[in-house]
Amino acid sequence: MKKFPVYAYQILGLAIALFGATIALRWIFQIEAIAHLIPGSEQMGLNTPLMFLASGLACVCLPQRQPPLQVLLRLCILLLMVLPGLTMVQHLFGVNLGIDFVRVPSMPSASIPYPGRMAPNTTLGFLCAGMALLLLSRPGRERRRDRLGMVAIAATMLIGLAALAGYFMRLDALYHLASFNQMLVPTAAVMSMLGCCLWLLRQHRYNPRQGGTSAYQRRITWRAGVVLTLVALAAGVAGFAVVRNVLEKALTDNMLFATTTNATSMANILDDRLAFHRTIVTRPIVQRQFVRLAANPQDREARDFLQTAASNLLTAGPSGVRMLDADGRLIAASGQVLRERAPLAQHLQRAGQNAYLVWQDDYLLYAETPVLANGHRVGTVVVEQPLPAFDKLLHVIQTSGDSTDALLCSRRQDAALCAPSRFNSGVTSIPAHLEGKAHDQPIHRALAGQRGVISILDLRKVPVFSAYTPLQDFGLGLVIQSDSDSLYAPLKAQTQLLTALLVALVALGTTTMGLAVRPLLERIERDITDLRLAEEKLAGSEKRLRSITDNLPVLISYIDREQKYGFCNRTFETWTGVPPQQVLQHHVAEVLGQERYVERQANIALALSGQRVEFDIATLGGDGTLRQLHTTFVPDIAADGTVLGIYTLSTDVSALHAVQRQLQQMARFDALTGLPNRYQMNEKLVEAIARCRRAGTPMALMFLDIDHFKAINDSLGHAAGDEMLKEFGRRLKASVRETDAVCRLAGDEFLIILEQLGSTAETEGIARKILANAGAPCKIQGQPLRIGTSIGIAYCQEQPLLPDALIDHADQALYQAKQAGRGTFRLILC
Ligand SMILES: Nc1nc2c(ncn2[C@@H]2O[C@H](COP(=O)(O)OP(=O)(O)OP(=O)(O)O)[C@@H](O)[C@H]2O)c(=O)[nH]1
Repeated sequence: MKKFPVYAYQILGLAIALFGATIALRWIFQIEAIAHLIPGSEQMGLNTPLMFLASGLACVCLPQRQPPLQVLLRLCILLLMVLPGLTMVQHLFGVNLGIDFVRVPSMPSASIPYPGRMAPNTTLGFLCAGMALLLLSRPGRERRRDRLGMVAIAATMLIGLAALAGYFMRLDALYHLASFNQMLVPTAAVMSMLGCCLWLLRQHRYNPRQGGTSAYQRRITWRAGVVLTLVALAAGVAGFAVVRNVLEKALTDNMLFATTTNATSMANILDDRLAFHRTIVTRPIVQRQFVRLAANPQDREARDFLQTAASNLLTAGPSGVRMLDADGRLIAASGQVLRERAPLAQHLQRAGQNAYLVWQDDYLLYAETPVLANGHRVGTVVVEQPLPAFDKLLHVIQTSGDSTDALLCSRRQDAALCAPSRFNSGVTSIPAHLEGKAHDQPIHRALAGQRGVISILDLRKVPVFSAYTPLQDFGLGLVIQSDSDSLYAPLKAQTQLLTALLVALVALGTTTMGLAVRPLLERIERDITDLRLAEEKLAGSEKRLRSITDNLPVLISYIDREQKYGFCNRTFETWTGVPPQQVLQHHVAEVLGQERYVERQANIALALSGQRVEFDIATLGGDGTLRQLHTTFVPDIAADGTVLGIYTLSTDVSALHAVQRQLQQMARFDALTGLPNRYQMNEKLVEAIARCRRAGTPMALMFLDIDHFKAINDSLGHAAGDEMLKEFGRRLKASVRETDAVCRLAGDEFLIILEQLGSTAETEGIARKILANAGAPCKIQGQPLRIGTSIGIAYCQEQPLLPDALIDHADQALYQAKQAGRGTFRLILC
């Protein structure tokens, strides 16, 4: 099976792309579960996850050469350059190009003044990543380009890490200077990962793995260190974000509860004091004095009574009392009434009383309560009294935390008018609209009758949590706020400590691991060296073996259990004409053809059953040569007895067979005349006798001897004798039928086996014909000669004799012919 190596940059790239895709899905389909899974992601727009998806995919695709992946890579790089580029233009020139994909409703907040827009440092990070990818995607390696790429990669990583670290070190406050969106914690973590991924990609692209134990140890330690540090940081940040979310919820709930409770208490105090004012004017004795004065303004007794009552009232709490008749003329006065001179008097909406909450260093309640008699207004009692309980409550609220403040405001025209507070010295007017837009301050919500908690920049431009509520129906709004940072401070301190501890542990762990890994690496290196040496040795012996087998005039191959070739030498190609690539791992039938496979099939099966097999086989080679092969199949038997395959060894024995055939020819034929010799004559005679016995037909054996042959030899030489013998043989063959056998027995003696004969007369006729043909004139070495011969015939009518007896009878007949003067024949009936 083909192996696909997996590299760290691919895993990181995929993780980044997956992160981007997940957040994009959350944004598109509003999946709450994902928002909970990745804290902080709910504030992310669509652009950032898209950029992560593009950069992750680009990292994975970059080293791949397939055209579709290269197109995808170019698209991703283009996206990484264009979208962050346009966002940067928006940041720098304060314009809106319509590329901030905002989900409605998505309100600006302290940390995200521009919903949907990537933070400036996020934008810069993606631009650097895009630049690095563009440089890495160029073919070849150029020094300047590589340096520029390294800077871009380092910048990407640093931007992510700086945002992470800055988050802990309260550097995130810097974002507020120019009202920029903050880089969110998950974005910072994944941006750091992207920097790492690009670094690994560069390593893969330009520095393929090499080096000894130290280099590996360094690489492992570094990688483990970086990965574990990132994990520790991410775990710290994620833990912080989770705890922050929980804490934020508890804090906001608590703040809202406290604000509502305090507002109720304040309203109760005001209600209680206003009721006290009403009890003054409802006393019958007081009412009677006002009626008497209405009837007679000069009624001294009534006037004195009311003056005494006004003076006495000061002992019950009020700081100033005024009593007026129906026309508003002063009847009695005691103490001081400051409303007119106070810096702030907030009107309280309460029926029947014209009341104000007056602020003069402390709070005072001013109320004008009408005195009624029989439904007619006969006068007015003005009472102004300090509100120590109210002041104390506000003081308690404002001192409940290092950064806690309480704003108590009323509406005046298009603004909220607030009494001085802990962080606002003097009376403050907060307009409801600023530069044509709604000024979303919590006090406006409270004055609009709403209740809740928001995270926002306060009037000092400090991020705060603000709880707001109306003060019943008094027309006042109460805002209690605390700085976000001071709320998070204990949590941040704990998390920082924990993260520092984690990083220290990681450093310790990676150092220990590096030391522990070294012996292992050394051992592996030793093993690899041994293995390489063994492999080299094996390769050397294989090479030697191959050159031996390739140069042997023998076909050598190996067939495995599946009858597929596992090895073949060069002779295999020479003899079969099939190149090695079409042999190795191919079935025997496929290589040799079905016909030749069938011829060998049984022997292959035998060999695969564990038997050594030897056989001769004729095979037509690829060069058209017919070869006689002597083949040996040797089974390859494993230690457990199973047959793993077959070693085949085929020798070309064509030449040997030719020699054998030649020897056979020489053994059975007479070398001089080419006629069958005595050895073959014996065979033929036995066969002829058998045939005639079966058929019951007569047969004859002629014994011929050239007359005075010795004289030819002696007079003309041995060569002339040889020539005469050859000519005599030819003449004998020409004198009988094709089926009759003519043999040379020895010297000048010849035998003719005649079958399917008729009577003795027919046989004698043949003998005469032979005598005539042999005796016809001929030229031997230019000498005109005649060949005389004598013939002895053994004739068998029915059952022929045995060969030796037959030859014996023919020899006797020859002897008689010689005795009769030669040049004739004699016949003996057997
Ligand atoms: N040139 C030649 N001579 C041969 C060969 N084999 C035998 N001879 C000679 O043939 C002669 C045979 O002679 P014989 O048959 O005994 O005598 P002949 O002279 O033929 O006398 P008759 O047979 O009685 O007529 C001998 O001299 C042999 O040496 C041979 O292969 N070539």
